[in-house]
Amino acid sequence: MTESSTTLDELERRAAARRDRPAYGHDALITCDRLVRVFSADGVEVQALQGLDLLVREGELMALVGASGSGKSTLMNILAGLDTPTAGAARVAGRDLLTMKARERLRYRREVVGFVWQQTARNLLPYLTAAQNVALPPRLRGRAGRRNAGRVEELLGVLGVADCRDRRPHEMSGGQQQRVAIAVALANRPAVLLADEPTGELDSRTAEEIFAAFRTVNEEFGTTVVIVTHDRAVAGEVRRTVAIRDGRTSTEILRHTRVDEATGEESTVAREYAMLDRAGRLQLPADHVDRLGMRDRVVLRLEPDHIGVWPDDDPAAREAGGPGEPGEAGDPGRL
Ligand SMILES: Nc1ncnc2c1ncn2[C@@H]1O[C@H](COP(=O)(O)OP(=O)(O)OP(=O)(O)O)[C@@H](O)[C@H]1O
Repeated sequence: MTESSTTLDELERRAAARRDRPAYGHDALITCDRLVRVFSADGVEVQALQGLDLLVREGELMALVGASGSGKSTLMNILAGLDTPTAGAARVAGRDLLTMKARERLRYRREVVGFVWQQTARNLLPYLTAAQNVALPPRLRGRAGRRNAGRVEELLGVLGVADCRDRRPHEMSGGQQQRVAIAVALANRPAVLLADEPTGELDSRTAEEIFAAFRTVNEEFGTTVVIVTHDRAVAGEVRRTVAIRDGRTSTEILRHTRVDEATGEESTVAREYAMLDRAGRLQLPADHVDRLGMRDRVVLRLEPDHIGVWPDDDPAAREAGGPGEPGEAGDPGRL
């Protein structure tokens, strides 16, 4: 009797603690929770996103990387409000991307997010000048006038393309076009700026300049910036790089600046993390798995401050004080 009531009390306490815990991503600007996108083409189903989790906080400048076909563009199209997920949850600046109606979706695309695409030609209207391109989004929103004109000049100035104000896209270089495209994307003061391979058509020096422009925008206006890139140099410049693999976030690299106390010299320190989803699933980096020849199943052992992972039946690991007997600390149910 006493034992069962204790158990009930304990269960009630745990349930209450779970209820009081803040919801996943409650303080994030972008929350993707087990996001799924399935495409059907010619009777074949492609799972482009397979339960992707991602949190982005306000004011971040971060990069998304991943092999071709890993799902980066699918994710960006969803965040841009151009596509809807099949399942899961996605919220940006308080908007629910699954339940938005057509009219809300249009407002979302005009006011909450700005985007810059890889193809320079897709970002700008060819028959308008740079200034007219930047002035267009506020006009479509019903905001014209002197304040708007001031914003156009400010944006072109901050992005270093004030001298292009009266030129049409074909009269500008690829780098200038992308900088004007960033100005267009920011014209309505969006909370989030999304860029899908924005430096893909540019040489590496120009790519660096474009990346510097994103950094300026992030610092000057506090805009949250998410950049999909293949460019290692760009990915190495941001504090946070999230890798997508097979439609899920797999690893994350965080960088911080360390100052040497003796010399005062600054250096960047990078640390790689694997993502642990809310069900406790962990995706091991492919190169780690390959190097140790791991497949099908692995042996786990819980230590006071870490969890050891060994290839199945690795005798060397056992000799070195590796995994214990199944059901001991190696029981996954206890992890
Ligand atoms: N409209 C679509 N219809 C059918 N399949 C699609 C569609 N869009 C994407 N896919 C498939 O979904 C998967 C993810 O594609 P996605 O374009 O998101 O990858 P990616 O990481 O952006 O690749 P890349 O770096 O080459 O642009 C791929 O297998 C792709 O073929």
